[in-house]
Amino acid sequence: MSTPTPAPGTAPAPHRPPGDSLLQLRDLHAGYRRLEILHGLDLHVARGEIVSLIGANGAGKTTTLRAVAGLVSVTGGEILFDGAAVHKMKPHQVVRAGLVHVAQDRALFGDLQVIENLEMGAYSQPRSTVKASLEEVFDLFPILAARRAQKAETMSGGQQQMLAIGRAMMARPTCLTLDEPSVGLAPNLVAQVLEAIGRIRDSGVTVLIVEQNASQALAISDRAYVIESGAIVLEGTGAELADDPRVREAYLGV
Ligand SMILES: Nc1ncnc2c1ncn2[C@@H]1O[C@H](COP(=O)(O)OP(=O)(O)OP(=O)(O)O)[C@@H](O)[C@H]1O
Repeated sequence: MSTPTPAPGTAPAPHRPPGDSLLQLRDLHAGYRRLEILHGLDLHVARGEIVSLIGANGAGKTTTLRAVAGLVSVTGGEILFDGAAVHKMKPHQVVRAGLVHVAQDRALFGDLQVIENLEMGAYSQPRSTVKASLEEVFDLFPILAARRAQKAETMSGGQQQMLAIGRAMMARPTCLTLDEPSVGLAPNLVAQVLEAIGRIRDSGVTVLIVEQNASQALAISDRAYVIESGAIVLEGTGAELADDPRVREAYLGV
């Protein structure tokens, strides 16, 4: 792996030491049955950071997030979350540990109302927290309050993405992982969703995000990684990677 050299005259933003890490993937090997997709992947996310993972189609971004969520079998290495061995947990145990995943397909209950979808997100939480969590989610996405009685399947793509993120927030995560939250959204909605992710981080939730929209993801990220063929090949701050010629050519279309 290499780290980009800062442009002359610019001081690199300080990298946080791995000791600060909330989430650590160490020498991770994972995949589907006998097909290994991740070949010794290393990354870490410090408490309070937004970290992006960018890479070409098929590089292993979704597989990485699915491994963190306990949805893909890990055949080597480890995933540590706040010191706990996530790679040994079942998906519901990962959620209870505070690590909540928003899948690319959003996996909403289409024929249930917005409010019912949100309440289902709180299944791991005591009833007493639900009202306060709902208020926080409605504060983050006011449209969900206005549409609370609407069926999820009748919402626009952007509203459904907000609902998927809102439902994940109902589980009161310490760390949120998001798989391509901007996919299929109009540019103004992409900006709204990414801005909300910034506010989620500001509220104290750590974020690991996979994004096809690399330039906007890098703009809100504290740090980022580039994945190629199941391994990390580049890391840096969001600004460093946005300036790196290899990233600009391969992922930013510059
Ligand atoms: N359920 C599965 N069974 C077998 N192979 C899979 C499965 N899901 C993904 N793969 C393969 O794993 C590799 C990595 O896929 P992954 O979805 O992690 O990539 P990605 O970087 O997220 O790409 P994309 O942006 O296209 O989703 C690809 O070669 C893909 O075909």
